[in-house]
Amino acid sequence: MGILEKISEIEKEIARTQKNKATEYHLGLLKAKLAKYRAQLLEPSKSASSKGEGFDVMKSGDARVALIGFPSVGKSTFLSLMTSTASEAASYEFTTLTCIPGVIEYKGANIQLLDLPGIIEGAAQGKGRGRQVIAVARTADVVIMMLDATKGEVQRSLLEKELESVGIRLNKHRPNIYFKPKKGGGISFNSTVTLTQCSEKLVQLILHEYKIFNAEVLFREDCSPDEFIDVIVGNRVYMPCLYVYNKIDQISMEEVDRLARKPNSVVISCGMKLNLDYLLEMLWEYLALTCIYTKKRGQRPDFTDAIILRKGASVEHVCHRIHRSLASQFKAPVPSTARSEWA
Ligand SMILES: Nc1nc2c(ncn2[C@@H]2O[C@H](COP(=O)(O)OP(=O)(O)OP(=O)(O)O)[C@@H](O)[C@H]2O)c(=O)[nH]1
Ligand SMILES: [K+]
Ligand SMILES: [Mg+2]
Repeated sequence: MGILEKISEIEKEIARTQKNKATEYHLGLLKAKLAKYRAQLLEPSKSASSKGEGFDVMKSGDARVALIGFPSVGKSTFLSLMTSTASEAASYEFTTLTCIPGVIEYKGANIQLLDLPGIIEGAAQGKGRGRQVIAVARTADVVIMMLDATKGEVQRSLLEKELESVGIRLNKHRPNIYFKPKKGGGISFNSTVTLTQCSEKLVQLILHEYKIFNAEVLFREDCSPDEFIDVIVGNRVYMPCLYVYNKIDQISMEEVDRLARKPNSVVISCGMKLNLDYLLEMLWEYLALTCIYTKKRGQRPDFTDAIILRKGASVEHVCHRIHRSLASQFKAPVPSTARSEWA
């Protein structure tokens, strides 16, 4: 049996297994197996065919935003509207075949916006240019999932599944679980909160599936088996995602209202230039950039020219942005780890 078949077998079994107390170990184990096969599926192709021409765009500016969506939802139209770069837009699918970068200038920051080919179901397994597109998405600070407002929900759940299957976690934080493999001593399991989804036995079963027999595990949060598996597997990316419903000129006011109220969602029309300012405001919030204004002694700060820092930046980062040798000239060492307020 190939890996794809194994994956589909397990998915089917998970789907037909009722979720209850009696099946929780069985389900936990199935999920661990599934995560393992998916990881295998992604490994070999990394070196082989994942690099398409035009996909290795240099990171530039203060942050990177990737446009992910089905074909013809309006990604290229959006890039051409928001940046000075023109990306061909047309009514036929797969107009865009490579990664096209543009720059949004907003509040003194340069935000790199990447237009990408449309992706479809099966993208993670290499359909179309799905793999390359997803590889680029992993490098972004924020993903804009662009959806056609007339067919939004189906597209949204399919794409979420694709991204989920390659370890991208949207609008979720890293599970608060301390996990450390050891050389010996068996598995030590503890939790600081009441656990309703995982137990010591289930954690052990999952760890054994990964051939881990010695480790320290501390749950600081009531996590699910899936979240625990994410921690063991380790290479997950946790990313803010804005769901952008485009083409609202095609749907009723009631429908616009319903979509606009969904969490992490913005409704727009590129065609009629509706709500684009609000989208930018939301994007800025999701990027969570910090602006620092500097001033010369005795003068007013220059509010037109900020030092833009990303989440997790330290005082050392600020010094480097002012001058490369500044940090080394301080008498006391400059903190190189982030202050908690920024992290
Ligand atoms: N009615 C309407 N049409 C739009 C809107 N935005 C884009 N379109 C149209 O949708 C079609 C597809 O737009 P593109 O920008 O090429 O879409 P894309 O997502 O880049 O498509 P691919 O590159 O093929 O994946 C074009 O005919 C656009 O004119 C909108 O807000 N309303
Ligand atoms: K198109
Ligand atoms: Mg396009």
